[in-house]
Amino acid sequence: MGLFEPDTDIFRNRDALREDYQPEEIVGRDEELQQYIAALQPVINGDQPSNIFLYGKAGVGKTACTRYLLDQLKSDAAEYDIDVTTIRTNCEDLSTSYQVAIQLINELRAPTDQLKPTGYPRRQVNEWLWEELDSIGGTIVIVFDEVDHIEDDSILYQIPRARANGNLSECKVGIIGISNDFKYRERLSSKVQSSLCEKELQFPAYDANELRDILRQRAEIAFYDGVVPQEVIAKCAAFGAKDAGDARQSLDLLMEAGDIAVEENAAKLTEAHVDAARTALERSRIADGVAGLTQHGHLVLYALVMIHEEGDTPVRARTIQERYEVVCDRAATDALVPRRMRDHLNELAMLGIASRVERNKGEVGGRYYEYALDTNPELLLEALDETVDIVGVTHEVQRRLGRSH
Ligand SMILES: Nc1ncnc2c1ncn2[C@@H]1O[C@H](COP(=O)(O)OP(=O)(O)OP(=O)(O)O)[C@@H](O)[C@H]1O
Repeated sequence: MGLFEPDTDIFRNRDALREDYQPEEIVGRDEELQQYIAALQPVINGDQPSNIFLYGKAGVGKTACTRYLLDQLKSDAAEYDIDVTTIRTNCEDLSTSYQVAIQLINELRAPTDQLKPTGYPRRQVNEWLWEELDSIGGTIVIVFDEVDHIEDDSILYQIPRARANGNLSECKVGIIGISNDFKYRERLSSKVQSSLCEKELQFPAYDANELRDILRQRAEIAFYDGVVPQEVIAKCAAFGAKDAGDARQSLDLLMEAGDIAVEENAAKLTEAHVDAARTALERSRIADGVAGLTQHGHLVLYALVMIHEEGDTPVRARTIQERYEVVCDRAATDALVPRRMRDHLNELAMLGIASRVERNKGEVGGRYYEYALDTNPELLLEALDETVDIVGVTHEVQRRLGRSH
């Protein structure tokens, strides 16, 4: 027997749980899909597409619904002899309109005719973009995923207005901007706001029922019949709804639970597998988060963990600063000034390791923030083990470490 052999009693098609899998049917988004279809309606009427701004938190189906609807739109349009082309661009690595234009041109051009990332006059790049779009003709829908990464956003009004300005004659272009940054809309210049946000769609977080439908649908493809009991689906959905209403997280949890069942040679998934999967995913999320912090990030976090173990959170930044200075002393390093220390606290809050709550000190007292841990302290101490070794432990931390061994 070889070293590797298939062990497929659990998974029929594990890839169906992966991020890049496009479901054939979208479940639990009926209302949002109706609004989206209405916003795309001009295309099928042969008119200039509306520009659409779609926002919602991570994993709420923005990309999946967009791909699904644009595929449907293309096949339905073909029946009415309407020529629709869709272009999808992820703006994660693009911060200027210039870079966006170059990327679009390169997506439309042959591999042998690509532009370099820099070195052309801006006007020329725009000219080339109009030429490429006109040479496609018909109706073109351009999707800008993670559109909030574009800082100089002039392209977001130049494209929608290109036809009116006489730059395009052979095609009608509409854009769809997708973002999970709720504040992005407010940052847009009024020019961009009025063109990009012609139609606005908001996707809310999924509740447990919707996640259950999504997971059930995907489990039928990913697992063999009878391998995933209802209570396992319900548990993954309940965790997902409690965390962030993020379908991706729930699908990851189900996949990890399946992997654990495979490792254990189990005949089917159990709720215990889901619990173990949750801990494993949280452990790796925390390890990744902590590994990405600087030394001072570790020291600030350790100070907060200590205060948490003493039962004194939520806590103000100035109290954390005092503890952090002690911790720095033990680590033989100079403490940062309070303002810099607070940057680290805010980073922890952004990563979801800590939470930050705004408080009001009466009518005249002004506002301040309180911080608390938002993550399993045992897993944090595990990820911080080097810092713990250098700084040493308090009674309370010792008690926690004793309990986890
Ligand atoms: N309503 C749904 N029906 C079926 N699968 C879904 C649905 N919503 C999300 N999914 C699945 O969940 C995962 C995450 O969804 P998607 O990538 O669309 O989220 P998103 O809102 O675009 O997130 P991000 O902002 O992080 O890109 C994908 O695997 C997707 O197929």
